[in-house]
Amino acid sequence: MIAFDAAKFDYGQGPILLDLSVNLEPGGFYFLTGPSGSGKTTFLRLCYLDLQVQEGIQTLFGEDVVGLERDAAARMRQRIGVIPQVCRFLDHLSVRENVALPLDVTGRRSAQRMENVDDLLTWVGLIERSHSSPRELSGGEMQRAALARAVILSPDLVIADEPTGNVDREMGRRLLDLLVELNRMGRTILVATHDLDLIRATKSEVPTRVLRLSQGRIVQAGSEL
Ligand SMILES: Nc1ncnc2c1ncn2[C@@H]1O[C@H](COP(=O)(O)OP(=O)(O)OP(=O)(O)O)[C@@H](O)[C@H]1O
Repeated sequence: MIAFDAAKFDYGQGPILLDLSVNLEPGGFYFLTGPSGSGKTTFLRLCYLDLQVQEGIQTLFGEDVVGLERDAAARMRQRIGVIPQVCRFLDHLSVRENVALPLDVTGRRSAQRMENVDDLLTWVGLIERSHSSPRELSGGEMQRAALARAVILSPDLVIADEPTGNVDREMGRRLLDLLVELNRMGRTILVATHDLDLIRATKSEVPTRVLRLSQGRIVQAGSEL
């Protein structure tokens, strides 16, 4: 699904990821951990082609993505749903319209797909908030709206950056339950988190792998913490 081999990345002020070799299998549920500043967000941005490695090999969905042109990267990104650390919405649009935005951007909006939007809003428990402004949502509700938006194009891969960082434990579990459900439907999931309790709780539901970032490398910790 995603593989790196001896990949390097820096923002121009010294290496952040300096010898990245890891292989994420299709259908897997992966947690990414590591100290603050170890490069978790950077790694995720590489995975969803928001950044590119400067050296080494990266493949995504079996294709070489090093030096990929912007348009080709944008097409590939349609197969990836991203829940960023800070969820941004267009405040002048309703929650429903925000979730539908990827359909508009890719020219796929139709009456039937808008039914999918409503199904997704029901799935994440926000159907009652469909016509609210995103400004009226709580942190946990925003995360769930972001999840609905991330999966509206039926992505093969879902990436979440600290999705439970700003929500209470119960809301964090709820969000993880939704990600577990997606994984059971065959989606590959990659979640960056500091929350070891959350990892333990998820492991009791579904087989997971924990990847630990340390000193610019991924230490593949397998199923152990
Ligand atoms: N856009 C950027 N330009 C320059 N340096 C950056 C940029 N983004 C991140 N960095 C630096 O890269 C390093 C890794 O940052 P990153 O956000 O990937 O770490 P992280 O593990 O996700 O951290 P946290 O757990 O605190 O969110 C840090 O030293 C950070 O200061």
